[in-house]
Amino acid sequence: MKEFDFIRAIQPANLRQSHVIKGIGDDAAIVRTPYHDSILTVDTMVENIHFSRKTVDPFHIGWRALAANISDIAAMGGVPIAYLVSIVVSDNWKEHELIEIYNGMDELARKYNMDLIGGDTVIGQELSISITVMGTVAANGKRYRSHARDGDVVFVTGNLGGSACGLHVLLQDTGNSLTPFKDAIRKHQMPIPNVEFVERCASIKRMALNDISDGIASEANEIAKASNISIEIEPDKLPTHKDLEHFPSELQYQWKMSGGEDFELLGTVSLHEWHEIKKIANQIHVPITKIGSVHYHTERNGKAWIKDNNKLLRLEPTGYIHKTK
Ligand SMILES: Nc1ncnc2c1ncn2[C@@H]1O[C@H](COP(=O)(O)OP(=O)(O)OP(=O)(O)O)[C@@H](O)[C@H]1O
Ligand SMILES: Cc1ncc(C[n+]2csc(CCOP(=O)(O)O)c2C)c(N)n1
Ligand SMILES: [Mg+2]
Ligand SMILES: [Mg+2]
Ligand SMILES: [Mg+2]
Repeated sequence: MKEFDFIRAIQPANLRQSHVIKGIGDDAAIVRTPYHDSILTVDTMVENIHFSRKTVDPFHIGWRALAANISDIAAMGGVPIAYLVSIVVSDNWKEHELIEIYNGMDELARKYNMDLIGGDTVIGQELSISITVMGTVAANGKRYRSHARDGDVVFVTGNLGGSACGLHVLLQDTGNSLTPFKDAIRKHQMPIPNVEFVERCASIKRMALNDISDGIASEANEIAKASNISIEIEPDKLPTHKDLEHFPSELQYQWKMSGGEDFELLGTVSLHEWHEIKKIANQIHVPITKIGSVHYHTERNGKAWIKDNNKLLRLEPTGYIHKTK
């Protein structure tokens, strides 16, 4: 594979967004977004950390990497417009496999009318794919981690633990049928970010949001810290992915709390607006569950807690943490 032939092979024939003034083919892309604020985010996925040949096909590598970034746009209250892809690839990847990575991205991008507007290609060691997504957000539609307030309902979209369960069965070499876990595997390989839900919530005045990449134990602590409030979670209320029923309850709990990569949204909203967002979620068939509440309590602020009968236990921000030695 030669760099320039590859770029030609992945270059879209036409642009989907009128905002994109200049796409692939010059030193950089140009995007015009009058009237709206832009959102910019980047996340990187690396072979054998975020995916392996055993857990995903090339198509899924592209899908997941773009989904993780679109999920961050949704978690800010925005809609995605365009993306740039920086890829480091070793010379044992075949060109058709690399094209499949781009096909995976394009299939998801098509759902949101997003354009691929540029990137970079380097031949190196392990496959690493870094995607920058640009989106827009309405002035009163921003959903910060710091927007949680005393008395809010804590909610989560969809269900939890599916991605970690899918990853677990894909990594096992038992030779057993994977059919009972096909939904969890799909959740791992092709997560769907919650853009539509966020768009439909445009009329909601205030909402704190965080997307679930590391696991709710981690994301709940991030909201608590940013808003200087206490988040109390009732573990029995956590919505469970159905394929988890095949596993012991301790493992289910661990996957729901700190499995991560479900790319659902964890949020908080006033009780009054909770009734509104429940209606919105129902209209678009997005499951939504109240899992706890927000409190202002000087000793507990900045942290998340587990409500166990009437005791409060610290919910440590467990989850996947990248570390050097
Ligand atoms: N290497 C870096 N340089 C500059 N800013 C960074 C870097 N890494 C993270 N950040 C910033 O830190 C903040 C938190 O990033 P983080 O990656 O934890 O969030 P996230 O993308 O929601 O989570 P995840 O990476 O698990 O999907 C973001 O504002 C991000 O842009
Ligand atoms: C092969 C393989 N092994 C392990 C995992 C699990 N994993 C890797 S990174 C991460 C958290 C999010 O990362 P980040 O914080 O970088 O967004 C998780 C849960 C995987 N997906 N594939
Ligand atoms: Mg990140
Ligand atoms: Mg995030
Ligand atoms: Mg992210």
